[in-house]
Amino acid sequence: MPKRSRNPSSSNPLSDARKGVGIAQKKTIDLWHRKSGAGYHLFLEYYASQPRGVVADAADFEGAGNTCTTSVQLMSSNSKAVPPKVGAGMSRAAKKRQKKKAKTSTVKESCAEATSIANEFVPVDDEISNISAPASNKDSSNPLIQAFASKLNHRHLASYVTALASPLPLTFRIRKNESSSTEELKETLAKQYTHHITPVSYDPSKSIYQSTKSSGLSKSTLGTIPQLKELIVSASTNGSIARQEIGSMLPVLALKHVHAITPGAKCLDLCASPGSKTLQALEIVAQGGKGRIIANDVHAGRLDSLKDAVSRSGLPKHYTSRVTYTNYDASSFPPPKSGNLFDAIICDVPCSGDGTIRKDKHILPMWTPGVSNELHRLQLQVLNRALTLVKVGGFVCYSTCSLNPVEDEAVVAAALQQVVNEGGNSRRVELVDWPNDLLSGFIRRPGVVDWKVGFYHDQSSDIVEEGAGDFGSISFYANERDAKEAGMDTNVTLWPPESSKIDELHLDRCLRLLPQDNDTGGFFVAIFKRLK
Ligand SMILES: C[S@@+](CC[C@H](N)C(=O)[O-])C[C@H]1O[C@@H](n2cnc3c(N)ncnc32)[C@H](O)[C@@H]1O
Repeated sequence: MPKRSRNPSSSNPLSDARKGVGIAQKKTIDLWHRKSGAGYHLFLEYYASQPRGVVADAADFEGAGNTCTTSVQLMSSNSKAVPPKVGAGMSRAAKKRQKKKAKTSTVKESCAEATSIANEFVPVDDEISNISAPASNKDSSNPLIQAFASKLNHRHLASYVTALASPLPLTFRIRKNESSSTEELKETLAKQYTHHITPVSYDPSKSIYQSTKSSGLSKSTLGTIPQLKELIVSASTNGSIARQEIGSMLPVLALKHVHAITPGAKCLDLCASPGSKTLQALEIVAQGGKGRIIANDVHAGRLDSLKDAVSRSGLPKHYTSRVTYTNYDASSFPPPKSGNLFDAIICDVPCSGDGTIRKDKHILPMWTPGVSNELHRLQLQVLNRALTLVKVGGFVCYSTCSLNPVEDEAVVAAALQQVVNEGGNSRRVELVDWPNDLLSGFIRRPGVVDWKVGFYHDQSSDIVEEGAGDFGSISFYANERDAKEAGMDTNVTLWPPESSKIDELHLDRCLRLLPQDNDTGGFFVAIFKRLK
């Protein structure tokens, strides 16, 4: 197995490492990552190191504290990274020595103490225990559960991991449009399938449906009830329902609630394919035969799928004709020729997708924090562009299907600060609270003001040689200077805002949708209003 050189200036060591090597070696690295299960371990290590509020709340930390002993390691005194467990390029003997040293410097704490200091310390994951998978999750063959079972000091992630390891319930929304008769469908569902699928309790319009916990019905098991499957497929084809995840519905619901998406409005969907939000917004703006949606995507092929989705939606022609398709890089989307800016902009940026892992099995095996660190730049550019294209008094909804703060609050905070720092006072924007009377009873978490920024030390070639259970490690750096000094390719906006800025940013107005709260995927939403 030939060794490949590591590029220390890489922000995504895994992908950058692939750039510098031949095809055969790329394949080997990919294969190693997929087969080794490294992604699962790195994902757990990364999220377990995050402060409360990111994916686990105070009760989760306390719950873990009551039942276990954990080990934590203090970050080095100059706030640099926790040293990687095994150094790349070291001899085996040196690696063993380093491991031993790391163990002796590990501070053992009772979980109660560890709970109170968990936000200040970074767990070290080389203490393997015999802890078992969460009792409520029966699928012990799930690789995430298997990885979690080996992590004594990650117990505060138990409810998060349990939710992620179970299939995503089936969800859809009943469409409102002039031509489809949905009352009959609602009646059939209520009469024949109420044990399988019901309207969610927090939606007063009773148009959002989710399969019941007791049925365990998901996309992959729908075929076990052939008549229900047929009903759902035909309702999707004739435009009566839209298969969409609950998290994905939030941006348009919010923009509608603040009266930015209304019949006749002019909307821009900057990153639109495959089109769930375009279609959801279209159902509102096209009412009355007016209104327009510009549906944009940088990938021509994906734009074609979006066109297909719109034409297959079952929506009437006088709705679908209200969509205009464009093919720009959203970060340089041109201003409208008319000079009239947009009433509402949906900014559902490309993301690492780690909120979608309940349905997408391809994300976790390849997971590294570098993917989020790298996407952050583009996400910020796209959001900044959206904030210049919305009219004064209009709204932008920024969203991702990732719970990584680097892709969420870090982008939001940077955009807010850049607008303030622009000089000339040309624009003013603020974050808007999620409206209290929208989906009341739906559990939502506030945005966080603190998080850790991690970088992956890829050691796959060493690991392939050793052939056993070590997956490289994540180093956390307290600030950009330290990360730069350590050779990371980085960017100052990845880090949490200075404490003096926290009050003015109102990051708590963002919405984090944790999978364990409403049995959904993970999702993040921030609503901006342009004031000037
Ligand atoms: C999260 S998906 C959007 C999902 C979509 N909003 C929906 O609800 O169905 C992100 C989309 O952004 C597109 N994209 C990636 N980079 C882009 C860029 N620079 N400009 C515009 N679109 C981009 C991708 O092709 C992808 O279709």
